[in-house]
Order: sequence, then C-alpha cells, then structure tokens
Amino acid sequence: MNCTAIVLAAGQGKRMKSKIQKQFLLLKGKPVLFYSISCFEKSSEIDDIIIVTGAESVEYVKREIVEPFGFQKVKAVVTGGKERYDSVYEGLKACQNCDYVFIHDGARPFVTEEMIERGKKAVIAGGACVLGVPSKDTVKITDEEGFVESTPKRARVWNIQTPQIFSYTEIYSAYQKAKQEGMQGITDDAMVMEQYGSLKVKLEEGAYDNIKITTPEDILLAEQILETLEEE
Ligand SMILES: Nc1ccn([C@@H]2O[C@H](COP(=O)(O)OP(=O)(O)OP(=O)(O)O)[C@@H](O)[C@H]2O)c(=O)n1
Ligand SMILES: C[C@](O)(CO)[C@H](O)COP(=O)(O)O
Repeated sequence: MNCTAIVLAAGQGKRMKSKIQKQFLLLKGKPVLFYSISCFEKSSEIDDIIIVTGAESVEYVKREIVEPFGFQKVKAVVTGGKERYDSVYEGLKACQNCDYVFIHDGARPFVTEEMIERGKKAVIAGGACVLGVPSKDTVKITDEEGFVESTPKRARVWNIQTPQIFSYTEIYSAYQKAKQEGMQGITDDAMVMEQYGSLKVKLEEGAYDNIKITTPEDILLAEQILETLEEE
C-alpha cells in the first residue's frame, strides 16, 4: 500500500503581507515548509512526498529545503496553479502508484504523527477523511446583505484543517470531474469530494495547535507553539 503526502506551497500569501511567501518565512531559523514536510518524512505511515510550489520556487525548494534537510521521501517538486485547487490537481497528477493521498497545506507546520495515524485508519475504513476541531465560537450564516439568516447547532460545527486524506482514485476522479465542470469557490478538498465524488467524508479530530499560518499574528502564535512543543 502506498501513501503519498502532497504538501502545498504554491500560494502567494496575500493576507500575510510579507515580501517573502509565508511558507518560506523562518520559524526558529527554519522555513515554515520545513516543519510541514518533516512530520510526513518522519511518519512510518507515509511512503512518498510530492511538494507543489510556484514555478519560480521549484529550484529554491530543492536547493534550500529538500537537499539540505535530507528529505528522502520527496519524489518530486512540481509547479502549482493559480488557486489552491489547481495546485492540488497538479500534485495529484504527479503521484505514482498511490493508494491513499494526504493533502496538506505547507502553511500548517504543526501536523503530528498521531494525526497522520488517525487519518490513515479512517481513510482505510471509509476512503475519505478530513481533520478538524470543534468550533469554539457560535457560527452564523448571513444573507448577501450581511444580515443573520441562521445559526447552525454549534455541536455540529467544525473548523476544518489539513491533512485531508482520500483514496487516490476517488479524489483524482472527483477532481477531474470538478475541473471539467469549472471549479468555483472550492476552498478545500473535502468540498470536491462532497460535490463531485461518491464517498462520504469522515471527520477526525485534528488539534487547535494545527494552525494555518495566514496573517502576520500567526507567526507569533506559531513561535509560541513551537517553543511549547520543544519544551515537551
Ligand atoms: N494557488 C495556490 C494557493 C494556495 N496554495 C497553498 O495552499 C495552502 C493554504 O492556502 P492559503 O493559506 O490560502 O495560502 P495562500 O493562498 O498563499 O494565502 P492567501 O490566500 O493569503 O494569498 C498554503 O500552503 C498555500 O501555499 C497553493 O499551493 N497554491
Ligand atoms: C484547506 C484549508 O486549510 C482548510 O481549512 C483551507 O480551506 C484553505 O483555505 P484558504 O482559503 O486557502 O485559506
């Protein structure tokens, strides 16, 4: 059985407002992307890793991250696309002999081996699984004018993270259908399965620390999380 991780690092990081793309910013001297790849490299559940990055960064990723940190499982560094889902599609096309694929944001440096193990059990059982955490806030759905329309039951609201894990053939065929029909407003891979695939997506517990570095304050938070992890 082959399990491949696709690590996404082709975003522009507009919300970070930094000259350097957020996946390459340093946390305690190492790029964010280093941490996101490391866990998959260490995990005995993962066989191969595909990194997706911008055309201008492919050589940089190979030279400054894959080679110096000795990532042995990285089989390819490929060019991504305009939107996250375009990059995922490029990553899926680059997978070889893959049974299960773990799609992960390169901007989420605190994925753990336990999460990978939990996700793998769930995907073997049902073919599709995403990690998430119960929402701590009440969530409102609004209308186009910004007035509250409804309030979902909080006990059933989850904040979704990555990795998002799928049977390779099922998610690839869902992505192919979505591409043919013209994807719009797709913000995660589970949505592709929900709208174009045939499997129900199981939710498994991630962790509140499994943050996505998105805005400048997330860098400070990431440094704090890293310090705590190093003390443990
Ligand atoms: N065209 C894209 C867009 C996003 N990503 C990746 O998908 C992950 C989650 O996306 P997000 O946080 O939205 O990253 P950006 O698109 O870079 O951020 P922003 O929306 O602020 O520009 C990141 O690891 C990012 O590098 C990608 O590989 N290709
Ligand atoms: C996939 C994701 O990380 C789940 O939270 C998220 O949807 C990525 O979305 P973004 O719009 O690219 O931040």
